[in-house]
Amino acid sequence: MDNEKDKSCQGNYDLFRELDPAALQKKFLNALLKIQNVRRGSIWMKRGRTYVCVEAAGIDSENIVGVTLDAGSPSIVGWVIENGKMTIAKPGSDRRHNREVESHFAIKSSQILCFPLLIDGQVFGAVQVIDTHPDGIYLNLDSSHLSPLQALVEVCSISLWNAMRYSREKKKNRRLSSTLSRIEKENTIIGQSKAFHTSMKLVKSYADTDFNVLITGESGTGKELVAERLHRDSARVNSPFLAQNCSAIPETLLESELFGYKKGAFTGATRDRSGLFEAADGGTVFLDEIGDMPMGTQAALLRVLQKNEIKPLGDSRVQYINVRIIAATNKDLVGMIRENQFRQDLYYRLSILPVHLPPLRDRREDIPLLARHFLYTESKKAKIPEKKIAPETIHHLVAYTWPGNIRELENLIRYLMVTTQDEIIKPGDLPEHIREASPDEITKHTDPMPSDPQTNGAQCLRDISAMTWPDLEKAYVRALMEKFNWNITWAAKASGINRSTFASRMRKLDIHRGTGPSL
Ligand SMILES: Nc1ncnc2c1ncn2[C@@H]1O[C@H](COP(=O)(O)OP(=O)(O)OP(=O)(O)O)[C@@H](O)[C@H]1O
Repeated sequence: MDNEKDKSCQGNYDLFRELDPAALQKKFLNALLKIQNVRRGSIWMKRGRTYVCVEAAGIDSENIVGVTLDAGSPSIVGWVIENGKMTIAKPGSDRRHNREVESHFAIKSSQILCFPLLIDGQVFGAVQVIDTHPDGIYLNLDSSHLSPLQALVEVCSISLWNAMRYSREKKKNRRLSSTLSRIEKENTIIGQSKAFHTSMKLVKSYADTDFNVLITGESGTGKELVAERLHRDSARVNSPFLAQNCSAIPETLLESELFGYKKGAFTGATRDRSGLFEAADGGTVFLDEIGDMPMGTQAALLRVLQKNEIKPLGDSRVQYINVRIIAATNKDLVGMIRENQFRQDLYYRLSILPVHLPPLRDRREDIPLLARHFLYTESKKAKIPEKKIAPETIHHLVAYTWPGNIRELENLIRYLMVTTQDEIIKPGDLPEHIREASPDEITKHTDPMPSDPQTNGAQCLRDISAMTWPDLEKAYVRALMEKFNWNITWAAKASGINRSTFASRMRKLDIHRGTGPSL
């Protein structure tokens, strides 16, 4: 007897451990059928105004899985679901029974025992066990037998509901993880400063067109990243994006890379080879460091732009190609044109849509965002726990001038991830040249106070005799806040009063970011 009990407990543990809803439904139904010594049974779920059979056992079960009953049509499961009560029914005489479904069965049902599936008092389905013996002699409807059965149905209902929820969440989690890794792979572009936003707005509008784009900006400002984004957001997205750096590469080699060559075109050309333009046909060619392109190659590139055709080295025939060109440079092409180092006609064709990416020192608000972004992505790549960055460390990063721009910041984060022992990156972990940068550095490196009287309170300081004391204070506080990118600590430090007094004056003067000067 004890042995029997152990077996039954073990069976129940197996049931409750199951997390796959389909497998759990099957085990649950089989357990009930075994206890009641019958072979036919089914589980139904409520879906809106219908009931769907999700699991069935016994002869004819293949005819019932997937059957959907309308809430308006008669059915025992429907009645149990709507009333939330267990019921016993004799199909022959019970008006609730669905004769249409039964008519497809070779062996008829004689007695049905059906329980609701409940979670927190709400019905989400029903389970029925069915006697097919003509005299209905198998189902044990004795109350001493029914009440433990009822208890089992109740706990199995909870298990089933949890398994369904777990499976839903698991699917959702998988979808989110794949979106996240796609975003990570796509090289997310980070930035919310006004300067960056203005450039990105232009980029977004350029993506819808097919004109050539010229991206200018200092080294490491994200020109290649933006070029990739332009391609990805354009109609050419399903064709290649191929990049060529035009600097520090001999003229013949660059031309053969771009346009390809025929066998025998030069010593070492042992076979035909197609170039970048041909390989990128239908897509986008990104020409980085276009300012370093030799004059001869510039002439060949002009032909591509004028006629949409390329001539591989050593070939007498031309090939028609269809590419969009995005070029980038950190050089002053206009100055180079003046000095006859860059072709003016090429410049005009390349720069139909120009965009300038601001240096990092002109978008200091983005530095904390970028630093945290790189900490996150780099630690994910390296599969190591993500370190945090102390607010004081961020202050030094924001104050530093970043001649190498975002690339320099990215490399610094990699360095800090390796060299910092602690979980939190503190100012002492920074290399000396960055640690030396303090909020005062900003004053040295940022423009003097802007002179537009409509947009900056600093102008008001020029004519202080015409101002009231509160106006003057307001203009002063606003000017400081703008100068220090709305960092209260630094603004307070520069004003020579403590932070909380400064913050309280700001509140009193009703100064907020985004609101215009009140003068
Ligand atoms: N806004 C941004 N958000 C996140 N990462 C960025 C951003 N801008 C640049 N980066 C990262 O900074 C690094 C340098 O960017 P990128 O190579 O695009 O700069 P670049 O201007 O083309 O540099 P160069 O002129 O030296 O070729 C890359 O690793 C890039 O992923």
